[in-house]
Amino acid sequence: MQRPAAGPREAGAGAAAPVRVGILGLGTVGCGTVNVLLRNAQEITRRAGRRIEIVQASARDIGKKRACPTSGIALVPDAESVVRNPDIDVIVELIGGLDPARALVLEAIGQGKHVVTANKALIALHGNEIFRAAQERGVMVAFEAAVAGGIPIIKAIREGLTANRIEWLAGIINGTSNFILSEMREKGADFADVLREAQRLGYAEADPTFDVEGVDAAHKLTILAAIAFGIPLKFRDAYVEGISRVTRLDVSYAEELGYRLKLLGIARRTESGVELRVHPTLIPRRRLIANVEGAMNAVLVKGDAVGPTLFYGAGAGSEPTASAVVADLVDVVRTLTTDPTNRVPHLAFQPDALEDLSILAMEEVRTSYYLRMHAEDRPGVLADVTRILADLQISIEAILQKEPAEGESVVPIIILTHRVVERSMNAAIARIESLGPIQGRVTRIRLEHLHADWH
Ligand SMILES: NC(=O)c1ccc[n+]([C@@H]2O[C@H](COP(=O)([O-])OP(=O)(O)OC[C@H]3O[C@@H](n4cnc5c(N)ncnc54)[C@H](O)[C@@H]3O)[C@@H](O)[C@H]2O)c1
Ligand SMILES: N[C@@H](CCO)C(=O)O
Ligand code: NA
Repeated sequence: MQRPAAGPREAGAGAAAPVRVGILGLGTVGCGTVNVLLRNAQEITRRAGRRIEIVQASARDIGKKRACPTSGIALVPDAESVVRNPDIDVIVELIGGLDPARALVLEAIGQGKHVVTANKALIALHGNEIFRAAQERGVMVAFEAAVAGGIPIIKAIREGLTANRIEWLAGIINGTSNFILSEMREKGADFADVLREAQRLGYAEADPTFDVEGVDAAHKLTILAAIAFGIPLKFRDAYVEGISRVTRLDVSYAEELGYRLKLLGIARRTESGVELRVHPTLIPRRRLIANVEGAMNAVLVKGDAVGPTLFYGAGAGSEPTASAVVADLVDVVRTLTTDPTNRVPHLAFQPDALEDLSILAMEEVRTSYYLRMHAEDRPGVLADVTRILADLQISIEAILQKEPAEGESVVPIIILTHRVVERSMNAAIARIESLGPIQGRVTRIRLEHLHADWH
């Protein structure tokens, strides 16, 4: 293992010498970081033991009006020169996306600089490579801001829960989707309008399809599963389904039945493999996590010793995310002179102790279901549907038959089922859809009770 070129240099520079930081990208999170570091400079220095000074930042448009002061920060147009600046000890990557972020982070590591990033896409897709490079170079790559913004969930799982065998976790980890679902339910708002508002508030990704199609949540879930179970990052094996097809009708039927619709990321160990799945999920309304609204995030983590724990807070936005970036900076500063082998491992488990557990295909996952179908109002239809379910060993928890809408002859039928493997449910849905009196497609929403003893 090589020693970092820049890291330990400050050990000889005296305890009071500031740690010099370069920021790549001065957008929502970049400016939040500048603002928090400036406002709380004294307290942060008292905690870190060293002053943290942003000396340089890359910004594509230097003359642009920004949401933070930049006097005292040398602004340069190209990120590469910040990464190569020999006077900089730590690089904070807040550009987002894979390209050029991946190359810049690897270059920073190669230069012996520590890295702090909020980039979940980068960690989920290239984290295995990045952590390997960082380990070889003896530098840290910190990524608290990448998951659930300001909630210190990485720290909690990686350090606070380190005694536990973590059995499962389930989280609302995309603020934009949760904001959209909340506004649709509470105000009957339109999907597109709420998405625009989330973009205006700085919650959404540069490409908001990442938010609404579940990709951003899957990036974060991939990271959480890795640090919870000690497995490599396996984003490509995750099941990903977003909220873009959710209708207000299902949101309100589910409410009538005592359930709330959330976009959940679920990671769970089972005997046959690890579940890694993001999809709209109905959960009992009485659960604390069901009442997390707006851009707030929450992550339920079940450890065998501690039991269920719930972490709640702002998952997106300028200063909440900056809170995590600055916390990482302080962590980096505090351990600059620590022998790299004594630092907390990037993925919580020692790199040579990661287990390559397989991820279950969605067809193999067992869950409960909400089904909504529309049937012609004639005798025997419900009996045909329930017979199909019974033939496939799917037991029913509840059935709700609604009145046909004014002037219509089709009746909406809602069925809640007990747990069954998804393959059987796929077969049942195909058979139900082929029944003559069933109109159109069957809507399926997965349902989880999130019991503490979920094994
Ligand atoms: N906004 C949030 O609430 C939030 C929360 C958690 C994590 N994140 C993550 O933080 C990162 C930054 O997000 P953001 O919301 O601040 O985005 P943003 O679009 O507001 O800011 C990104 C900035 O990087 C600049 N940039 C782009 N390419 C560049 C390049 N090649 N060189 C230099 N600058 C470049 C852009 O001009 C922009 O100012 C992303 O990885 C995002 O996923 C954001
Ligand atoms: N776009 C993300 C930002 C925080 O990671 C969200 O909405 O949760
Ligand atoms: Na976090």
